[in-house]
Amino acid sequence: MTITVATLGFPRIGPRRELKHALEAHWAGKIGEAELLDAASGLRTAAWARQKALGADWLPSNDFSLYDHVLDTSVMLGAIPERYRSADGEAGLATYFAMARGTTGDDHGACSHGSVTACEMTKWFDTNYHYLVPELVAGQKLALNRLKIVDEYREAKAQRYETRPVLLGPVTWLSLAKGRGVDPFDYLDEVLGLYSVILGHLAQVGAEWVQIDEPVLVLDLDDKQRRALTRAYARLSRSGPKLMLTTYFGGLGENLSFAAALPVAGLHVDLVRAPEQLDAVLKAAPKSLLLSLGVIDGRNVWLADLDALLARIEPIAATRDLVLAPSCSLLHVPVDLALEKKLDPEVTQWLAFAVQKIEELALLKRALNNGRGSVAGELAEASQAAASRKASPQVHNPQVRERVAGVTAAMEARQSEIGVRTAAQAAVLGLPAFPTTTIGSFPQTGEVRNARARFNRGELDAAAYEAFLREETERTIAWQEEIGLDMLVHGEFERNDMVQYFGEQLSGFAFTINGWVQSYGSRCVRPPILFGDVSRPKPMTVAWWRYAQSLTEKPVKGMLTGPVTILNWSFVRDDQPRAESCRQIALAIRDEVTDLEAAGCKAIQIDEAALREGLTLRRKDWAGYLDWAVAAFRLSAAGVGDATQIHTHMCYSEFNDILPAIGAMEADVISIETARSQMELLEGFAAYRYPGAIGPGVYDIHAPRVPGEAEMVSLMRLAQAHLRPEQLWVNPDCGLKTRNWAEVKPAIEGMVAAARTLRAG
Ligand SMILES: CN1c2c(nc(N)[nH]c2=O)NC[C@@H]1CNc1ccc(C(=O)N[C@@H](CCC(=O)N[C@@H](CCC(=O)N[C@@H](CCC(=O)O)C(=O)O)C(=O)O)C(=O)O)cc1
Ligand SMILES: N[C@@H](CCS)C(=O)O
Ligand SMILES: [Zn+2]
Repeated sequence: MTITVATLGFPRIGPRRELKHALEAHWAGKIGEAELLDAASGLRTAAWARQKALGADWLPSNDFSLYDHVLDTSVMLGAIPERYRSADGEAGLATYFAMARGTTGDDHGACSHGSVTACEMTKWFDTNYHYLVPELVAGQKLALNRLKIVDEYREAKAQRYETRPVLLGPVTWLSLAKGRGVDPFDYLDEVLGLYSVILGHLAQVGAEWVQIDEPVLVLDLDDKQRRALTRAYARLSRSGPKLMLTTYFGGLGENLSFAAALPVAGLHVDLVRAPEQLDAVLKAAPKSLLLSLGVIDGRNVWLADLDALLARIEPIAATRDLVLAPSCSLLHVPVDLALEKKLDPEVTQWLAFAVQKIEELALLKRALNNGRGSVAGELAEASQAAASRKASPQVHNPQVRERVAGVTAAMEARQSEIGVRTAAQAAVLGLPAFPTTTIGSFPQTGEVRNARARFNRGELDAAAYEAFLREETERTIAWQEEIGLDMLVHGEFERNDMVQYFGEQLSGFAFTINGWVQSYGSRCVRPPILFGDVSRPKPMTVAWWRYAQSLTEKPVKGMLTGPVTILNWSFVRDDQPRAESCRQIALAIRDEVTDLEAAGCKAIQIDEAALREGLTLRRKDWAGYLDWAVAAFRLSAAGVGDATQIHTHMCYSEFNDILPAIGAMEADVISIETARSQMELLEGFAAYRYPGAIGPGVYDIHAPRVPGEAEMVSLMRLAQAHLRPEQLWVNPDCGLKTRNWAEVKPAIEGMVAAARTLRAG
């Protein structure tokens, strides 16, 4: 039987974020289109060469994107909203970036001065990658644009790489689309017509197979989606290349027999998230269907258990051809572990990034084709690494275990109910009606980043770096006081990222130097690696809070990232349940919370930006997740007295489904994203009779646009229609780190003026 190795997609940003640097240079006007496209083409070539050299038989093409693959698909289909049509007269690069970022943005988002807003951006399934939401309006004219997928297939072929182009499936694309006055699925036949043409073109230029991604198949599907899938694949299977129907991020569940019966030539299944589906898949999939087994984790960084995998695959490989692959695209893991020179060698031996994952697949293939004996040395090395991880004292800390075992229900509960707490806090804080605050970060300017980079390179000593950060903090506190904000923040200048900063200070986490993963466009994150039991060796934020508070009489919020968000935005342990890891992090954050309180901090914000996105993809699993996630937040927060005000912040707005869980967090104040949705979200909070205070964001920080005072007043008046005035705070809808001071200053000044107007009645 034939065993082959596939990758479903390789990281696009390059080993050293070459794409980010090229994109940002282009947006800054430092390099032209040609130079940007050259850089992109260099990255593609390097990725093909690398994957081939590592032993991949099926190389992907069109997995590369200058910004986002969902946007690429929208542009390919001509789903370009009218407001972008004039950006370059045709659907070229200027139009593409206008859709991604707005026309004058230095980030993603909308633009001022009569220019266009960017497309909406949201999370790709349960990842920290963001895609641009396709938009469809009534009367939309769809038509094929430049066929990037064909161009990139040919580009590879010209370099003698035979590739399997990656195409986002039509039903997933339509499911992600937002219809304005129209149901996106009304466009199904039109979209299928265009997909048929694309597949025809691919066949013409020689593509034998196409990888067609339909991750919606792992979700709860409705009848419309099922009908659409049936219709789509009946039609597309006649269009030319063989189709590898690719599913990931979960098991097919009740969609399995349906998916296996679609008239496609191959089916890829995720056996990392859903290993239990293998037997059912084998039963459902006729031998004529080429099975692609996603056996190596594309969402995490641990070495695979190769012996166990071989034991599972060997009997199958004796009976049918198989493709071995990562569970999903490698987009979600860093490029190359070999670039990490500063990681603890003990931890390093347990890890695999994209490059190492392809090596693992190649090794599995060799073992299956030539017998385990042919790779005995490598297998022994891998199992030795796994054994070292299991036994390592770095991983297992009995004190942490003991402490977690001792957690009681009382530790997860605030002392008194919200009414009592609110009164106690009012007495201590003495805030006016409609108190104003911000979410935590102020602009991470080039100067701030540069100072940190110089400090990290040893060009700036610790004292000079600290002095620089103190100056930034001092200036920011003085400005906040001057403009009359009521509750101040220190600005988070000392933080590289709201998760990484904590990962770097907690035991049980390792962090990388080059382990970048794309979050959106040119923006990347380095998720910390949670490898062991978590504890907090010493306070992490108290000194910065203390310094900031020493500069002002106004209350300064303590600023922390919550346990669920730290968990969801890290690479986490696969040797214990996520809930267990989360509880350990919660205890570490609880220590920080109580230390802040002991230092005199009267209001502490525990950000849970990722609580909503951490929801499991299937509804049936929501309650289980929310139970432990909310309990972890409560454990982190509830160590304080009634008079200490606990804030939380969530910047993604689809909360209506989970309001009881948000209520159960028992935060005193929650700040949320609402600016773009005209406060609609508050209807849900009102209907649920949310008892705490709410800061509905009045300034959409995702856009460089500066909102006027009147606009913010009218948003707050809309909020007043839903909530009691004494429940309302006035704040932006997220941190200001990606903005610049020229936007932030007038926007926040306007916000303070808006609060004054509201107080005047
Ligand atoms: C709120 N969001 C976050 C998410 N996930 C996180 N982990 N963090 C978040 O804040 N998810 C959802 C949203 C939106 N997502 C993002 C993701 C990323 C950014 C962002 O701004 N990323 C920065 C990198 C941040 C960082 O780690 N900075 C470091 C390193 C800076 C750097 O690149 N230095 C250069 C040298 C610079 C110089 O010499 O001048 C280098 O090392 O080469 C730091 O500040 O120290 C990005 O630029 O991509 C925002 C929202
Ligand atoms: N405190 C963080 C939250 C972002 S979600 C910030 O202000 O950047
Ligand atoms: Zn936020």
